[in-house]
Amino acid sequence: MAELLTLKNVRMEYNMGKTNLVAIDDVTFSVERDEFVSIIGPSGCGKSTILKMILGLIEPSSGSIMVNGEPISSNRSRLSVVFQNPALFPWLDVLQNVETVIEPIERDKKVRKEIALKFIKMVGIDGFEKAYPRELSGGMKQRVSIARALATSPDIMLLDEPFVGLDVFAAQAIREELLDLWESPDLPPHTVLMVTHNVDEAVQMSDRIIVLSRRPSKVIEAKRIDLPRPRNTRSEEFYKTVDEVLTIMSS
Ligand SMILES: Nc1ncnc2c1ncn2[C@@H]1O[C@H](COP(=O)(O)OP(=O)(O)OP(=O)(O)O)[C@@H](O)[C@H]1O
Repeated sequence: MAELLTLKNVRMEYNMGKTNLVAIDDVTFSVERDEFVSIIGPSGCGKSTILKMILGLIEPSSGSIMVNGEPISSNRSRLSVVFQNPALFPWLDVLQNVETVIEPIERDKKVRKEIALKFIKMVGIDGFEKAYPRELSGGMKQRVSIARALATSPDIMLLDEPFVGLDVFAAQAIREELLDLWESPDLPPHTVLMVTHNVDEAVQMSDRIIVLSRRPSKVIEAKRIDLPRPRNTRSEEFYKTVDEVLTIMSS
């Protein structure tokens, strides 16, 4: 498989006035095309900082971030992101929330609507096109933000703790639906990078898990998860793999 996203010797120091806080010491890893990769590590180790650097919200102090072998600064339009708190426009209904993100890439209004409706259906909220965010449950809002992220057919979908704040049933349902989409060869997302605190979630979803150390963080291990899919989260092998990841995290 070809490397799609590569972080090489990335370091991030936040300027705190007279001192600098080294959030990330030296992080190197890559995500291959069609892979599902998770980043896991203790609170404050710099997981969100890594996503912010990939998104271009902050610049690394040193090191490089490449997409398709080119600096990511020339290539960010092919990324989309789902945050923990669905950042929907409260004054737009569900359909308009999804259409808005397609506007820069599709000029034809009718086609835009078709694409938006397709992804709204795909994430299971058809029938709510005219609803406003305030009329939706937390899980439904997160589905809208996933539809929005998918509608641009990104090369890489970034997920920043997307299931935190949802009840366990909604979280599990959306996890499984997202995995179904990811496993469908003709539909986005094809390549996913997810930040999570949840080891079970990382083992259920990922091809590889990048385990980070405490701040200032380094990669302790990039662990491949070879369990067959769909993964039985109650099997002995699953529990064993979760234990292995926990052991790496505490090393
Ligand atoms: N804008 C900022 N200025 C200064 N320090 C920051 C800034 N953003 C983050 N930090 C610090 O950098 C470190 C890494 O933060 P980050 O949010 O990336 O960690 P995280 O692993 O995502 O944390 P959590 O798991 O708790 O969400 C923390 O010590 C945090 O306080």
